[in-house]
Amino acid sequence: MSEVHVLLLPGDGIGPEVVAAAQRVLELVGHRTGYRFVFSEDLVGGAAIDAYGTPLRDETIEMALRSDAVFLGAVGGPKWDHLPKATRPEAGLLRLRKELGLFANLRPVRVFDPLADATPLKPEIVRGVDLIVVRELTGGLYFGQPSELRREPTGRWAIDTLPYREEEIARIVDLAFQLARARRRKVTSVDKANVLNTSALWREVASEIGQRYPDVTLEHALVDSCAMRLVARPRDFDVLVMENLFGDILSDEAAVLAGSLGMLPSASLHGQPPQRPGSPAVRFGLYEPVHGSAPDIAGKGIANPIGAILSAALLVRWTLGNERAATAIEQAVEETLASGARTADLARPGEPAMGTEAFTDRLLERLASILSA
Ligand SMILES: NC(=O)c1ccc[n+]([C@@H]2O[C@H](COP(=O)([O-])OP(=O)(O)OC[C@H]3O[C@@H](n4cnc5c(N)ncnc54)[C@H](O)[C@@H]3O)[C@@H](O)[C@H]2O)c1
Ligand SMILES: CC(C)[C@H](C(=O)O)[C@@H](O)C(=O)O
Ligand SMILES: [Mg+2]
Repeated sequence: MSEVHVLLLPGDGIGPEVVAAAQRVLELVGHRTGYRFVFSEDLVGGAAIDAYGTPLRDETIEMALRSDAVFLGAVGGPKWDHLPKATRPEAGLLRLRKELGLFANLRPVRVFDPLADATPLKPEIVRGVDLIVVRELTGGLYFGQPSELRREPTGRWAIDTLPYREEEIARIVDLAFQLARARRRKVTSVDKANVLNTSALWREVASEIGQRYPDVTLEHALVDSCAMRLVARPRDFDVLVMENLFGDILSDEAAVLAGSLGMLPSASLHGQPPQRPGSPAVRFGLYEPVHGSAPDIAGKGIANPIGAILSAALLVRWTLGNERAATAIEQAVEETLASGARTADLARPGEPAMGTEAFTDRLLERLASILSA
């Protein structure tokens, strides 16, 4: 039986609650499809600061490199908000993504039919939405130097820098085109080319890459009006590709379409195959829900586990290359929602809501029957 090594990094707040749900899903998939998931676990973010004085230990990076995939919950919370930027929980996550070279962050946004009326938008606007935000993850404003906050007698002063080299743009845009080929063959490249030099370069490079994909339509969109179109006419979009910060913001906006921030999964990938000999994995990846540690609901057992569970589906799709099992997980989510099960973030006022564990139990029953069909 092939072993799949997964490093779990539950992190802070609701992170451990939703990672536990995703782990149960992976275990069931393993039993039914012949993989043996071997889980290791470590602290990251605020939990690692409390235990070790750092949000990410070198040992954790080494553990990640020995694994086929990393599954992360969320990091951060008010307890650590006073810390300087470089030592905060979030800095640990950024370093992990950077050191693992995970430049491609895929954030699929799918509106499950039973939730078409769970959003503040009109059901006819969101029904059928199936898009993917491709976010550049290891460059741009998040990592550009100089980046500094100075408190001087003459006044406070801060700077962040937004750099992109053409290769960094080319590889992420190329990946967006490859994805589009397997989908509805449309790429929207999002930028602010009317103001930013990096965006002018982004647009130039995206057009050049686009010439290699004559079968895919390329559209350039300015980020401000694109943000508006995303909630006004979301079905216009198939694959959207953009720089790091734009992708962070637009993906949370797109969560409104799906009914809750708790719905969205993500996969962070790079170009290399995994290194572990004998592994069934086809590609290393870091998987995490898009949402954060949700301090307002942490510890209550009410977090929506779907973003994490759909991230487990992405692990099965991208790291194991098992499309059938990945689709089975997604179908189990759809059928569980169709049965009327709702966590508190999705329930209408006055409607009963299920806790994280009860919802996951219901979903595992569906998944077991789908996998044995
Ligand atoms: N990948 C990550 O680790 C990650 C991502 C985003 C934010 N954060 C961190 O999380 C902390 C809180 O940030 P925030 O409040 O801006 O964003 P958040 O995503 O944690 O929460 C925003 C809102 O969405 C709700 N929500 C999020 N996930 C949910 C779920 N699974 N089920 C139900 N409701 C859910 C929360 O209750 C909250 O009302 C900050 O420290 C931030 O830096 C971490
Ligand atoms: C926690 C934070 C550093 C992170 C980001 O900005 O990338 C988060 O918002 C995300 O979307 O994964
Ligand atoms: Mg974010």
